[in-house]
Amino acid sequence: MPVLDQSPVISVRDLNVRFAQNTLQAVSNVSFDIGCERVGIVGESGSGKSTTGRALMRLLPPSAVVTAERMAFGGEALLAKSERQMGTLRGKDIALIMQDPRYSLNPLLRIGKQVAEAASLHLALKGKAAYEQARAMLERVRIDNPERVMALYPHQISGGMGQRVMIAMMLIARPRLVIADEPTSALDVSVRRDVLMLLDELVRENNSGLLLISHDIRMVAAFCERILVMYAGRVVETLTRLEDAAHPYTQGLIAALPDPRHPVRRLKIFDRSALNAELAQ
Ligand SMILES: Nc1ncnc2c1ncn2[C@@H]1O[C@H](COP(=O)(O)OP(=O)(O)OP(=O)(O)O)[C@@H](O)[C@H]1O
Repeated sequence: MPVLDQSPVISVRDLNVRFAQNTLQAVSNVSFDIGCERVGIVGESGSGKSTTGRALMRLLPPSAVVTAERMAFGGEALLAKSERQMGTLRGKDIALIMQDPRYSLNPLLRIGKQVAEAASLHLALKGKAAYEQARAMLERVRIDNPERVMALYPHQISGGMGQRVMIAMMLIARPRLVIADEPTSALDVSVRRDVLMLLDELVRENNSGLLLISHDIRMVAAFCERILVMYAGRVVETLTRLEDAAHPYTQGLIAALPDPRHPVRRLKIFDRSALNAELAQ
């Protein structure tokens, strides 16, 4: 029987990020491992979710001081890598899908050229082979008539299709880790679930790890095996099911989201002073 590789794709211990201009630390002692599984980070705006994701890709501005006892990708220390080495890892081994495809796609290049460029860059394919790989990948993300879409510019396609194109570009090299930072929050509600299901399907097919960053704890719970709940830069709770949420902040996040099954007129506001007092201890 083949021995499955159980080692984590990424292993993080005591990640700390401080921006020089801020008094409060953006990320404090965050630790987690991600294997071939889906892990979510949830929390309110400013809790440190995106900073954590960008720290993994070493994409933070120079004003950010990043330290970690360990931040290893496939066993290799990310903080010890040169910018050139990181440039090779980004896109090929670790992919980042961001919120709005309108800002991630190059407005001046046709869709086909952009996806084919990803194939050339990461798979060393040229000319017709790169174009054919791009066409196949667009078909894989269920874009009808990919040849027609390849001839279009980003402004000529919908947000949902734009995000499918981004997923095609980002997953063409079968990266081992995909970081998706609010990948559907700029999209129409009607297409959000389809886009997430597609991302989930491709990540499983490739045996990649997924770090899904979102403020929507219910959406994350529907797709992820584990959820890290962040508040003020710290992971306050790690969950496998929403039902197990014990921390008042997590319960507040759940209560603060409208639940289509039980519409309520007023959403709860949680007691921030009690939480801050608890964290200060
Ligand atoms: N480039 C930056 N320069 C200075 N401070 C920053 C920078 N990026 C983030 N921060 C600060 O770091 C903290 C965490 O921000 P971060 O963007 O990681 O939160 P978030 O949970 O992803 O929020 P959101 O859901 O709004 O994206 C915040 O206090 C924020 O102001």
